[in-house]
Amino acid sequence: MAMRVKDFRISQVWEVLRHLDASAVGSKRTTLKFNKVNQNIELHFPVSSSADICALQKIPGSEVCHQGKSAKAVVTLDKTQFVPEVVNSVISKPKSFWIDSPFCSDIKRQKVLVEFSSPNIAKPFHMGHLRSTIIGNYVSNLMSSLGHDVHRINYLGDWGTQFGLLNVGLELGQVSDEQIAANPIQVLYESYVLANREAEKDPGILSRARQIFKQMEDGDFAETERWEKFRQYTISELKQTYHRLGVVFDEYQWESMFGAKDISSVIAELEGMNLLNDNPDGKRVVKVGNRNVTLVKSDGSTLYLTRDVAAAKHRFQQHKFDQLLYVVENGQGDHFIALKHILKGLDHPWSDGITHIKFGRIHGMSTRRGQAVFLKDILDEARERSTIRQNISKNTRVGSDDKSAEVLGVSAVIINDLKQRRQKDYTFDWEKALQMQGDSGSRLQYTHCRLCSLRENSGARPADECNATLLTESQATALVTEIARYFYGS
Ligand SMILES: NC(=[NH2+])NCCC[C@H](N)C(=O)O
Repeated sequence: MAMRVKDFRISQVWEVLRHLDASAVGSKRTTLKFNKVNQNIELHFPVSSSADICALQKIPGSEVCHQGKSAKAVVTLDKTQFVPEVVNSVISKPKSFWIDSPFCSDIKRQKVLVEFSSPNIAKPFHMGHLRSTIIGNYVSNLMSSLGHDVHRINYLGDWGTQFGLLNVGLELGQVSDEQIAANPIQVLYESYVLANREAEKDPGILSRARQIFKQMEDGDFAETERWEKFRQYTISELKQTYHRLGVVFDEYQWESMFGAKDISSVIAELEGMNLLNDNPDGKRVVKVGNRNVTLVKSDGSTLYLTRDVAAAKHRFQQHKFDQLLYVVENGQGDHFIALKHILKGLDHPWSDGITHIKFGRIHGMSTRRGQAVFLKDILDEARERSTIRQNISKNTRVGSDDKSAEVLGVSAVIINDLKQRRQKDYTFDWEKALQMQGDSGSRLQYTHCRLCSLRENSGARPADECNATLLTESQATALVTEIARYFYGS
């Protein structure tokens, strides 16, 4: 029967553990358990050397069981010390608290760049961007609660012939700057659609678009300043919508930021490493496995991938990141394989820190405004449907200005996505997303409200200090142990 650790703070236990053989701590086999039979809190871990066993003798309440060649230690923690220490730590410490526990001694605090959302300004914000936004935000939150230094980037697409087309569309529609300022995402999109429609009738439009794009690439595009304004309007509008989702970016980058100078230095680097091959058709390609991947087109203009190489280099120069995570749909798998391969070929060891966090497609999402959806429309529709639903239910009556419909709608959209298998495609269904039963956002909010109202109606006030002797129910100790497991990562 193990003794209890009397007058021994859990942090002191960590301190002793910190000096044990590294294999014992930070190992997945180390666990914190609530022993239902004797109601004790126990720390279990393997010990692998006689030095460890000696060190453990310093901890009162520790016991070593030998099982053949291996040995296992059990340290029984005193409840009256353990409970307040966990409760106080969890309340007062910053989010990165558990990275300081010895269980995480092998985890180094890293600089992590997470690039997510990344819509294109000419095209609608499609469901892939919505998934990227939800998953990317989740991954960023997770990384920062692990104690990492997280930097969130939104890499907006504003490059390629499509932007030449968008410019032609603005000319054709004689769109004024005021119209764009009032409704940037919608108006830019409509101009792009207009140009595409006209291009079907008149091939001259496409060559005009190519010409404009070439000017953009060569740095002699006449309307650079005007475009700068459009970008700012777009960001302001996007920010309002991200705000509804609780998403904030540290940085907005545009594909166009990686200009001629960055691109030519990438090309020179590739040439220097003999990685660039000239195809008979004038394209310049790099071998990735058995594929030839184009980096420079025959007219000398560059591609999405070329910009990504320049952007990754720029990000490393700026942030010296340990990890760079790209949260982008499965369909771009080959693109990121090529990106990593090229950076590795260019002898950048930091490319090992690049990961493509992929996810499956969403099918069947449409709103009352049609298939070509903007993020704003999705959230508006979720809010509208939540309002209707709430008004149908017996107890509640919600007006369109009520915040709860907004919160319910947003929760439904987020939870509906997070509960899917990440890499699988799924079909979006408004009914399922908004349902009250099962693991839905509405259910989550409902449960939270129930708990809040139970607390309010109980008339009890939270105590200023945690007094563990009052927690006589075993469920309470089990819950605190569970919280500690989360925070100490065991
Ligand atoms: N660094 C990147 N390539 N990120 C992904 C960008 C996604 C791109 N804007 C698209 O909508 O397809």
